[in-house]
Order: sequence, then C-alpha cells, then structure tokens
Amino acid sequence: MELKYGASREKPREDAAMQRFRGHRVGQFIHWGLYALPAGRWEGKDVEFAAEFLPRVAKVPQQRWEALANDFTLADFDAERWADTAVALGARYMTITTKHHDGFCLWPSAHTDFHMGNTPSGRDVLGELVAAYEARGIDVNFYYSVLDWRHPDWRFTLENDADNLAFARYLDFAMKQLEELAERYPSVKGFWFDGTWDESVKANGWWTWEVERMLKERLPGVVVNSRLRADDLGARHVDSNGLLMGDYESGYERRLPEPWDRSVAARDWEACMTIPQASWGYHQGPWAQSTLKHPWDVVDMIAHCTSLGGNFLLNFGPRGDGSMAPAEVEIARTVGEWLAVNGEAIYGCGYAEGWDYPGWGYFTRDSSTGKVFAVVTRAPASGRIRLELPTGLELVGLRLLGSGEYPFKGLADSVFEVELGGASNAGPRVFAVETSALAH
Ligand SMILES: C[C@@H]1N[C@@H](C#Cc2ccccc2)[C@H](O)[C@@H]1O
Repeated sequence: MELKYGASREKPREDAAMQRFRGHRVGQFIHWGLYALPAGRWEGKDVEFAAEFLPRVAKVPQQRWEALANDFTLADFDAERWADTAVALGARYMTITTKHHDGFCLWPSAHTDFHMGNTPSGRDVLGELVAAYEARGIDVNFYYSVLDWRHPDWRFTLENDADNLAFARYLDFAMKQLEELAERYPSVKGFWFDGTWDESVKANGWWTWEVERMLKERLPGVVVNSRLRADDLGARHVDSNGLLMGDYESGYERRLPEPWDRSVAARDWEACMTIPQASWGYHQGPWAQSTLKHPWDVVDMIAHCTSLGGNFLLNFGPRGDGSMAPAEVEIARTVGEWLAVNGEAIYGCGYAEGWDYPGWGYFTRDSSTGKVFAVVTRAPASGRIRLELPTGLELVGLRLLGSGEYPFKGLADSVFEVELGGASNAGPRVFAVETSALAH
C-alpha cells in the first residue's frame, strides 16, 4: 500500500534552522498550568502520580477542576525570572506547555473559554515568556497536547459514525488553535506535540501530516517533533517504511537510549527528563520531592545525549503562584556552572564516529571542528581511566577543560592511561583529546 502520509524526507534536515536546533543540545522544558495549584495533593491527600495527571487519577469533577482557574492569580509569576533560570542552566531553547491534557490554555485562545483570559490576571503568559526568553537569545518552542480531556468532541477511540463526526470537529478545533498559536507568536521556533497515542489520533494520520504542513507553511524553518505523527497505517514516530516522521525523534521520555547504540546517532532526536523521579508538573509531596536528581545526574544525561547526537530537555515545574521551585533553580545553577566550563564538549557537538563507548563516560565530537572530548562522568574507583583511541591514532595532548594540559601514560598503540585522582567537586571532568596519526 503506497503510504501517503508517512515521512516527508529520507535524510535529516540540513537547513540553518534545523542545524541551530541540533546545536542547542540543552533545553529547558516547562510544565505549568492549573495542576501546579493542587501540586499533587487533593482533598488533603497526596496523590502519588505525576501532578499534571491529578484530575484523572483523583477523578476530580470537571467543574471543580475548572474552578481552579479562579485561583490562578499568577501572584509570583515573572517571565524574566523564568528566563534567568534558563540562562543559569545554560539552556539554548525552552519548550512550554501551551495546553496540557486538561485543556487549559496559557494564552487567550479564541476557540475555547478555558484559558488565561478567564483568570483573575488575564495575562498572556505565552506572550510574556516569548518576549523574556527571546530577549536573552533563547529560542522558544511550544508543547501542545492533542489529547484534551475537557473538550466534548475528544474521543479516545472511534467506535461509530457519531464518534467520527465528533472527533472530526475536535481535529478542526485543534487545527484552529495551532493556526492561532502560529499567528499570535510567529517567532516560535518549534512545536512539541504530545498526547497522540490514542487510537483516535492514530486513525487520523492524514491530520497529523496536515498540521506539520500547515506549521511549516506559516512558519518556515519551524521544527516539529516525531510524536505528532502517525502514518496512514497508524505507525507513530517512524513510518511503516522505517523513515522518521517530523524533524527529530522524541520518544525518549524519562529514559535515554543505550549509550553504546550508535544507530541512534543516525537521526536527530531529543530526550526529555523530569527533575523529580516521575512528575512533570510541580508535586509538593515527599513522593516527588524526595527523588530530585543531583546536578551531576543531569550532567551525565546531557553528555549521554550529546554523545549520540541528541538534545536533552530538562523539565521544570513552577509552583502554583508562578514561582520556580528553589531546589530546581539550584540544580539549574550548578549544571549551568559546569556547562560554563565544559560546554565546549556539548554545544554544537555530537557523535564521535570511531570512538567506542568507554564505559566511564562519553566521547563527544565538535560537529564543526572535529575536535574530540572525553567526558568522565563515572570515574572508576581506581582513580584512573584507560583511554582507547581509534586504531591508528596516537594521543599527542590532553587538556582538562577549565584547567590545562594534563598528563597521560602510553600503554600500547592507541591505548593510554590517565590518572584522575579523587572525585572533583566541580563535577565530571572533561578532556579535549588531541590526536595524530600513528607514525609507522
Ligand atoms: C512529556 C510528558 N508526557 C506526558 C505523559 C504521559 C503519560 C503518562 C502515563 C501514561 C501515558 C502517558 C506527561 O504529562 C508529560 O507532559
């Protein structure tokens, strides 16, 4: 069967906008909406599940959930301070939940009454964020949930003609909202689609192609994640011909590919990750707050993704009043300090062809200069690492980023030993690895 709506290209995009996105490597994800108000607690009880799923998990009546909009006062929301957190993190782009699964919109949409315009402040949160982030040179992407628990025409499955008619109305509504976002915020650089796993969406692959086509016609250069797409056989992310749909693979949610799986590096891709173990929206309970990642966990993931040519999108869940959670701001600051010293091995870098996964960390390669870096995120207890170069190369220099030339010892052709000593309180060490062809 000839696929009509599968992938629109066989090779990765190489235009300037895609190269810019690819080079960013580090992004700030933000999940913020009405769910930040209850923050994982309902009727006095902690609900031990992702905070943004509270209305479903706690079976909150629709009217009670909608009433939260009256408490969404933005008392401590300051887009400038959010953008400063992205600068502190060293993020080059930000992806914000314009509408999550509950259907509440962070912009004053003309196509629903469930939006910022019907809250006490009436502020256009998206407009304020786009201005603040772009003033700092940080690109803004929009997350949009196709899944919409509130909309009367949403359907999980399509059982009969009535379902098909209703869902057609829903897809028309969603298309109008996406056209509205493109029109109101034309400087947006990408769309991150979510909530596309249900049968109803998979049976409408044509619509997912029409969305991608519309956005790219209205916003030349815009990048769209693979999670939007289904082909006309219902395959998602990768079409039934094995070709990636959208512009980058976005299936890695709270998980990363195996660090030795070089096949991943053949495509553009991004992994997204929570700071607590499993909540995207702010969750006040110990279930979430006792599981925050350490900054060096985040550094390891950033280097892991870079080493296989992927971006890493770290999620922040601001609190119900609009303030960033202090623990998350502190993690951003520490990671950003590391990137300020070692970002040379991350930004604009990717897969180091020919350099085998070393186990103690990752090799990355600057996509422009070809310079190779060794990021040591799991220093062995021995305090030394074995640096194995591709056959035929010899090590002529080792530079510890943020410090200077570093000693090494030859063990055999293309094999060297590096004494690290104890753990560094500045976090994982990064070496620039200078090589030359082995003299015969
Ligand atoms: C990026 C992340 N994707 C969303 C999800 C989910 C989910 C969670 C459990 C089962 C099926 C889907 C999360 O709410 C968050 O937005």
